[in-house]
Amino acid sequence: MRAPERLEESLARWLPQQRWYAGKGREIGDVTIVSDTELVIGDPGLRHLILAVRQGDVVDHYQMLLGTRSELPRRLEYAGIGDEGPFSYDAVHDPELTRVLLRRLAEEARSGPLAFRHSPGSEIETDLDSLASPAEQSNTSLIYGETYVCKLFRRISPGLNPDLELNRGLAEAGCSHVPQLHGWIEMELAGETTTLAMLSEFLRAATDGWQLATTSVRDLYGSAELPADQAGGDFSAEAERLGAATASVHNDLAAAFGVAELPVGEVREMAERMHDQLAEACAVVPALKPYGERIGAAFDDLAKRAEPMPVQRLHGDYHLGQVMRTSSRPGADWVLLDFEGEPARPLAERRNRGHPLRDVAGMLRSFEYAARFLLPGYDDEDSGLEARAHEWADLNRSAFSRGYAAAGGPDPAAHRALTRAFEFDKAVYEVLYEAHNRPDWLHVPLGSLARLTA
Ligand SMILES: Nc1ncnc2c1ncn2[C@@H]1O[C@H](COP(=O)(O)OP(=O)(O)O)[C@@H](O)[C@H]1O
Ligand SMILES: O=P(O)(O)O[C@H]1O[C@H](CO)[C@@H](O[C@H]2O[C@H](CO)[C@@H](O)[C@H](O)[C@H]2O)[C@H](O)[C@H]1O
Repeated sequence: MRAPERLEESLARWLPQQRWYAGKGREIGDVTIVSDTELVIGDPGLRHLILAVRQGDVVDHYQMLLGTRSELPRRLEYAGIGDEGPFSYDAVHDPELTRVLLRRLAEEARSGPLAFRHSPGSEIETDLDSLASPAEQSNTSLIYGETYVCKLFRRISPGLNPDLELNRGLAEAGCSHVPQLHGWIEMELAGETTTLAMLSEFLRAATDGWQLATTSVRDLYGSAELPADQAGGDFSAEAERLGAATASVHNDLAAAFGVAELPVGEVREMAERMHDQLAEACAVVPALKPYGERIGAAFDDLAKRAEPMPVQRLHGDYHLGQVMRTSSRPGADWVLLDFEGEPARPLAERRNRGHPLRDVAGMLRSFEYAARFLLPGYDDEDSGLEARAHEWADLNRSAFSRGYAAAGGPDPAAHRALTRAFEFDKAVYEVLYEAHNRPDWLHVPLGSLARLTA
C-alpha cells in the first residue's frame, strides 16, 4: 500500500501552480512548516502556516491559511491540496473560516505568535463573509462584504512591509488618495516584527485604472477614423487628474518620511545596477539585445549626473492596476494602492528612497502597456493600429506628466534624461517579469522598447 503523502510534499506540488508563487521556473528542493498556529479548532479547522521553501541555496517564506475538513464539499474541491483525506485546502476560499480574522482584528487578539492590531479608533465589523479576489495578484486579497479588503501577503520577508508602513504614514499625513487603513496582522520572524496582512477600506463603486484605460484604447481601435482625443472614451482628462493625484501623494510621502540626497557616487552605482539588470534580461530574453545599446546609453547618461539626487519614499511599482477611480470620495478622484514596491526585489531595496520620477516612469510604462497589449489580437498588417497605439500612448503620457507637474511634482519634460533612464530600467524589469510570469505578454515591453529606442 502507498504511504499517505505528507502535507509538505502536497504543498511542494501545489505551490508552483499558484499565481502568487514567486519561485516559478526553479525546482523546489523541499518545503518545511516553520510556524503552525491553530486559528479554528474543529471540523472545519483552520491553521495559519509559514512555509520555508528551499530552491537551491535560496529559502523563501510563504504564508498560507490551511483549511482542514474530514469531507471536502464540492464548492471547495478546486481549492484542495493533495487528494487524500482528511482534506487540506486553501482556506482563503472558505468564508466559514476566514471570518475569524475579522474577529481577532476587532479584539486586537493574540493567537500564538500572531498579533492582530487595529488602527486607533477603528471599530471593525465582524459578521461579514469574504470572497477571495479574482484579481491577478502577487498576494491574496479577501474582500469582506463591500466593507473591507484584507490583503494576505504571500511571500513573506522578515520586517515591516512597505505597504503597511507607507499607508500608516499617509494616514497620519491626512492623505485622501489612499484607502482608509483599519488594521494589520504581524508576527516575529527571524527576530523582526513582520507584517503578514493588512485590512483596508474596500473601495466600492470604483474601477481600476487599467480597466478604464484599456476600455478607452478599445474605443479608439473601434473608431479608426477619429483622432485619439476625439474618439469615444478619451482618457486624457483622467490621465491628467491621475498625474495630479500622484504628485499629491508624493508630496505627502515627502512630508511624512522626509527627503534626502543621494550622493553622486550612489547615483553611479544605481546606473551600474541598471546595466546589470539589462545584462541579465538580455541573457534570459535574447530578443532584447537589439535595444541594449540605446538602453545602456540612457543609463550612462544617468551615471554622468554631477549633482546629488533628491530622493524620498515612493510607491515603487506604480502602474494602472495600482490606482482606482472612485466616485464616492470627496476630494479624491484617484486612489493609490499597493505601496509594496516591485515584488521580485528584496525588502530592504523596496524600502529605499528614490527619485519621484521613478514612479512617474512606471506609470508612463503602463500607458505603453495599455496601448499595446491588444495589438496581436488584431490583424495589424495594414490596419494602422500600431500607429493608433502610439497616438493613444503619447496623448495620455503627456496628459499624465502635465497633471503631475502642474500639481507640484518635478516636470518630466524638464528632466527628460532622468525620466528616460527610469523608464528603460522599468521596461527591462518588465521584460524579465513577463519572461518569468506571462511569456505571452513579452511582446508588450519588447514592442514598446522598439518604439522608444527608435
Ligand atoms: N481597497 C481596495 N478597494 C477595492 N479594490 C481593491 C482594493 N485594494 C485592492 N483592490 C483590487 O485588488 C487588486 C490587487 O490589489 P493589490 O493591492 O495591487 O494586490 P497585490 O499586491 O497582490 O498585487 C487591485 O488592482 C484592485 O483591483
Ligand atoms: O501588481 P503587482 O505588484 O503584482 O506588479 C507586478 O505585476 C504587474 C502585472 O500584473 C506588472 O505590471 C506590468 O503589467 C501591467 C499590465 O498588466 C502594466 O500596467 C504595467 O505597466 C507593467 O509593468 C508589474 O510590473 C509587476 O511588478
